[in-house]
Amino acid sequence: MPDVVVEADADALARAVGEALVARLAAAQAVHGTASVVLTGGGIGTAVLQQVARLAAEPVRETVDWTAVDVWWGDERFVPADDDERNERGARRALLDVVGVPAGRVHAMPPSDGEFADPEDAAAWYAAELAAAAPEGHVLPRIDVLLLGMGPEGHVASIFPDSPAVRDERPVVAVRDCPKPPPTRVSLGFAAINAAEEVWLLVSGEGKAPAVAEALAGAEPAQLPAAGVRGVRATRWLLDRAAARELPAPPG
Ligand SMILES: O=C1O[C@H](COP(=O)(O)O)[C@@H](O)[C@H](O)[C@H]1O
Repeated sequence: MPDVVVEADADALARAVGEALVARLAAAQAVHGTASVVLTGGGIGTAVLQQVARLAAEPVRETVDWTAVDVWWGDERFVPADDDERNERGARRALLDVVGVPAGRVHAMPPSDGEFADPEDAAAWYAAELAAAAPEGHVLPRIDVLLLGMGPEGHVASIFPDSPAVRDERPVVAVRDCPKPPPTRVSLGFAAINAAEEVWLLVSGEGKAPAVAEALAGAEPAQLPAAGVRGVRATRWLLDRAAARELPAPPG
């Protein structure tokens, strides 16, 4: 069963998730020496990273050694490297450049003006990068927390309803003709998302309330991809009150 946490509004949600993420990464480092996180783009995903950067600037109780955090992405827009549509750009500004994650630990998905002319080759390269970081005999590294935003129609990463990505079993997929611009993207597939230790879905705003309610009621993942994600140890739906408004009231 997924956990569902509801905060008052988007600001409170970003603060709470920022604090929880710092605690979770610090705990992973205490056990493994390193931590790994998969980032999401989008409004609430970026707001969370700003909160983490704020915490990093404070003399906090729990601290993360940012030189020992591997950063991956759940999806990326296949556009030029300097395009503000890239999720990587937002994450670098909000957190990565602020806390100084070493370049070798920032595993960005390729841009369209780099080594690869098409998103299929970019996706294959990213799958190989993940495999290179994986323990012997595995194709994916340990991911402590995988963050996902969700679109109002239930897309997660760049897995959109009724698109080829919903049935693609590869860990990383190319996405073309995406209904939300930009149309060409690279995304983790369900196989990689659902191999993470913990998956946290960050959802804010009443426009997403129907999809939240349907996903938690057990919608068909091909039609509502958010319904198809789950972490190995935990799946957490982290919502603001507006996004939670169509959930059934808790018993009692
Ligand atoms: O296109 C995307 O959208 C989702 C959700 O974005 P939001 O602004 O509605 O929160 C995001 O999670 C994903 O990474 C991104 O590429």
